[in-house]
Amino acid sequence: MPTSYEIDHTIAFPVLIGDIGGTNARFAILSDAYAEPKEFPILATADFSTIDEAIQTGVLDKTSLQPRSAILAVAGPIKGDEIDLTNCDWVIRPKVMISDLGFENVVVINDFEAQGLAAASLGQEYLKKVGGGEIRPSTSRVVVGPGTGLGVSGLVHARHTWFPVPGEGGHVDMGPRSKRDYELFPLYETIEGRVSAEQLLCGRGMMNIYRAVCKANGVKPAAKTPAEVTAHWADGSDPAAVETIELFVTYLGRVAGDLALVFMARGGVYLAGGIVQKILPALNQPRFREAFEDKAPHSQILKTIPTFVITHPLAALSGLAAYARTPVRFGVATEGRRWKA
Ligand SMILES: Nc1ncnc2c1ncn2[C@@H]1O[C@H](COP(=O)(O)OP(=O)(O)OP(=O)(O)O)[C@@H](O)[C@H]1O
Repeated sequence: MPTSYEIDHTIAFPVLIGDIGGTNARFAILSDAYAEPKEFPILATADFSTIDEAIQTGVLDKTSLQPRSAILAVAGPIKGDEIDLTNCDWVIRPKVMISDLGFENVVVINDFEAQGLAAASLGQEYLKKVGGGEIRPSTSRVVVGPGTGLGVSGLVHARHTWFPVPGEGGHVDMGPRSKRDYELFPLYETIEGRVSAEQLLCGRGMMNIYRAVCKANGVKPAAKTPAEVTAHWADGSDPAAVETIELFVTYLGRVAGDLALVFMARGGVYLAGGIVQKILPALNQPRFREAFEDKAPHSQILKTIPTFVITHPLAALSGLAAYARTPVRFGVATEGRRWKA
């Protein structure tokens, strides 16, 4: 049957899997379909001028295993033979990796697709449930991850297969809802006049909220970084930081609820990335679920949809490992994203 959507069911072992973020690159090798991934120390992308050098020094020089395949998840659009990363200087050149590093196959997918693969395959021990609702098996799921930016992907189940649906859902519009929002929204920094979700829901967005709260309260901002905001929220020392995190989880609930409606994600909404793990107690306050369920006329549906924080420290790698082991379970389109020797 002719198809424009190539799905690959053969990945030769050993497989190098890699999650290439703006700041960190995480690698592991799967020697075969049954082995646990052999993880390597996390590398700072700034420490290596190229990804090839990072793989050679940080992985290949440290093992006798010679990977035949590489599956990499990257933050950025995958087009052509030179893939630029959004938040770092590395350029991925799969053809060069094949000739210089000895791979037979290189597959490059989107980082939130990898988070989607994780949401389809992680065990309950890596999922912390927030609020009510139950997973309805074999129905759509959504992953939302505030990090350096706001990543989103859907996960559709059809024909006994999980299809990750990468997109740019982090850039949807946000609007005011509460009286306080109407005070704060004019103070939020915009992108070309727009308060997109990513303007508020990422590390930079947390600072945007914090500065607006301080301005509205007429106080000088004390915290300089998202880590300081969460630290001052945790010890209760700065009321503006406390309100910032309350607003952050409220906005996250709103966006997560909207995305659940878009995908009718009865399989759950999965919160990914480092920030949500740092603010778990705030997510467990009623605010997050209240905002998530506040979706008239469909609040009753939202109440039945569970939300989870992904607690696996290397979730994207875990998703890539699940895909490498049993590609047939996942409808990862490889057309234009797979290079062969
Ligand atoms: N303790 C903290 N509390 C809140 N935000 C934090 C904290 N530490 C770091 N951040 C923010 O988290 C964001 C990075 O998120 P995350 O750790 O999920 O990385 P990422 O977006 O996956 O990027 P990469 O994969 O490049 O490391 C940055 O904006 C950073 O300022």
